[in-house]
Amino acid sequence: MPTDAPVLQCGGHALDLGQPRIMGILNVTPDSFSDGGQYARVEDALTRARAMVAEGAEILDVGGESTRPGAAPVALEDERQRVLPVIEALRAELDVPLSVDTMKPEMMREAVAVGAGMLNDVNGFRAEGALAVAMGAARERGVALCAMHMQGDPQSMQRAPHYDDVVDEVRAFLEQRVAELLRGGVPRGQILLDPGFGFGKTLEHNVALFRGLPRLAASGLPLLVGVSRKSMIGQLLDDRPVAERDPGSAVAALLAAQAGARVLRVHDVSATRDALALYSALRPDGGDGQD
Ligand SMILES: Nc1nc2ncc(COP(=O)(O)OP(=O)(O)O)nc2c(=O)[nH]1
Repeated sequence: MPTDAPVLQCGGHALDLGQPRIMGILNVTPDSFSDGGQYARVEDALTRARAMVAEGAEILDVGGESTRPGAAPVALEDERQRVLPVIEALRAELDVPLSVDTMKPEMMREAVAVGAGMLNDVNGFRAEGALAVAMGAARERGVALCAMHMQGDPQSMQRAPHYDDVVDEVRAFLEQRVAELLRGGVPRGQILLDPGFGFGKTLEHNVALFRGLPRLAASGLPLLVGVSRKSMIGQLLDDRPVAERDPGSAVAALLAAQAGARVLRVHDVSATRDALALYSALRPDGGDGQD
């Protein structure tokens, strides 16, 4: 690993970001856009988690509230009941960092208390109290924070997304969140940024943002990219249905890694792992010294 390779501190785990890492998606919701209802029981979630780790997932992202366009908000108690038992069960058995995908400060606090090592907030810690809880968890427990850009909220974000320059505006938002986190005493080695594909973006915005990833990566902070099974993949593949988007998602994950993304948030861990392994073995520069 190059000496200057970034390491992401995720609670008690240190994730070497010298190579792109795979984040396995574990949606414990009834209504996630591609896998809703499949892991509602803790045992099913545990089985899926074991499988993703065996396939190469190096961090798991547990989400109890769908953030697909138009999704209805989930009550705190429902999200608690979906997520906390799963994090406790995973923590007891698997030695990988656990991320919780939530916008609620109460969920952040309680998930960290039962072992989450990363807070993944699609709302960029903008909810009342979220920033304070996240910064406290980062300072006191070494929890990693992923701040994502979303224009609006899941209920409204896809109605009429508009940007003068989507890359500039997303970059400016992420830089502002970083500045806020650093002012709050969060170490740089615990911050991930995410442009938020599909969160208040048209296909044109998503494509421009994807092509702009090198500019976003130039901030020096590690990028997390999540395009797996999303509508942009379907739209670019002749309206491919959700169930048939995993091959395209693996290609997109590889392209994101080549553009500088360091964490790839995916459903199909195995296909993504294969794509990254072949890239590492066959890349034109041979990856000399890249480790
Ligand atoms: N950091 C980050 N978190 C995310 N959480 C959810 C989704 C939406 O995808 P999914 O979880 O598969 O669906 P749903 O929100 O319907 O559960 N996308 C992202 C993303 O792109 N980045």
